[in-house]
Amino acid sequence: MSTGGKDRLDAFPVYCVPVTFPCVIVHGGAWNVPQDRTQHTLESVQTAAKRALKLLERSPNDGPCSSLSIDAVECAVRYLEDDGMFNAGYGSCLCADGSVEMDAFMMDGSTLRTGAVACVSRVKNPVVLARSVMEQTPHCLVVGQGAERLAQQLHIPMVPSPMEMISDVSRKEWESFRHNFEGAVDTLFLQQQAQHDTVGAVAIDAQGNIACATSTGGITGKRNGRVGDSCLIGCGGYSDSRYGGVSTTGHGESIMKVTLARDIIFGIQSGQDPCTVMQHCLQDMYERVGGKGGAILLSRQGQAVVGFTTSRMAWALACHRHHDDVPTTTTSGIDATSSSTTMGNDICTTRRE
Ligand SMILES: NC(=O)C[C@H](N)C(=O)O
Repeated sequence: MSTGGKDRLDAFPVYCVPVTFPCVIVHGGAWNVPQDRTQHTLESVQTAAKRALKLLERSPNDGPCSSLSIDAVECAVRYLEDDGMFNAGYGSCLCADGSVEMDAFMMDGSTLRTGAVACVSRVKNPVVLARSVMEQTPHCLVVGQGAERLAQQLHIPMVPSPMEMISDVSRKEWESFRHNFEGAVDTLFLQQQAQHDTVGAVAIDAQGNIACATSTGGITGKRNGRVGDSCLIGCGGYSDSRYGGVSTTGHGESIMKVTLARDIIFGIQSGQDPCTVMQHCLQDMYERVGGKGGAILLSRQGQAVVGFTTSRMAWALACHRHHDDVPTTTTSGIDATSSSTTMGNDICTTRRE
């Protein structure tokens, strides 16, 4: 993949869906999902979104947490980390030497508290540790051995050996790309071969608190110690309850260069239409630095937006509708043509002319 800018990006999908709160949106990574993986990928993000919505529907007094949206994004991401078919938690991509190094991020948009971890190998659910960094330390990002020591101190579940986080799928990908990080990037984002991808979620509770979370194993063949965008504030995610929340996925080095998540929230903050913001930010990342990827956004104004410049990105949205007989609606999709909705004609697909 070129690290320089590209002149032109072909048409790409941006979905905009009006939402009511509480509401949660989940993604399973922007990449070229092969046909035989689409169903599983889609079903898993749908289940993650529905489970997370259940938490959002609790009364705020049911738990010790000030924001149900934090519980919801943790629930969705943890579910996908355990799935094994995503590049997060169990089944994460492998580094050049065949080891696992996972990154995760969480942000509470009402307080701007942030927690993140990078290069952890034995933490069963990195997103749980990211939340603990946010809630139980004065820090924003803790990495490597220090992060694993923190997990031990806080009794966060860890596996006895990093080998237990490695799936057959990730091992196969490593065999193809262990000496070829650039090849892995091209294959993941441009061509269609069996790989798997990053996960993320954004939630708004009934009070308007917005949280986001992202988790990844990075990209196969990465150098040991390489930290991607997913755990970096403003890159892999950003939440500000006044404007919205974002989780991103794609070529990490490109996302970092344009601080994609913050760029999207900044567009909303400047009063631009969320759909247009998504389109411009993804387009800009490609034209400036040649990076492909995708993002999910929930805006405080009540819009869910999904955009991706890869051929596919699985996403699912679950909302509580107070005012009709059916309390929960879900909307989901995986490519430019297929999307299902129970919300009527409220999906629009916009494309670059
Ligand atoms: N596929 C991904 O989203 C990978 C992740 N953004 C990284 O570069 O670490």
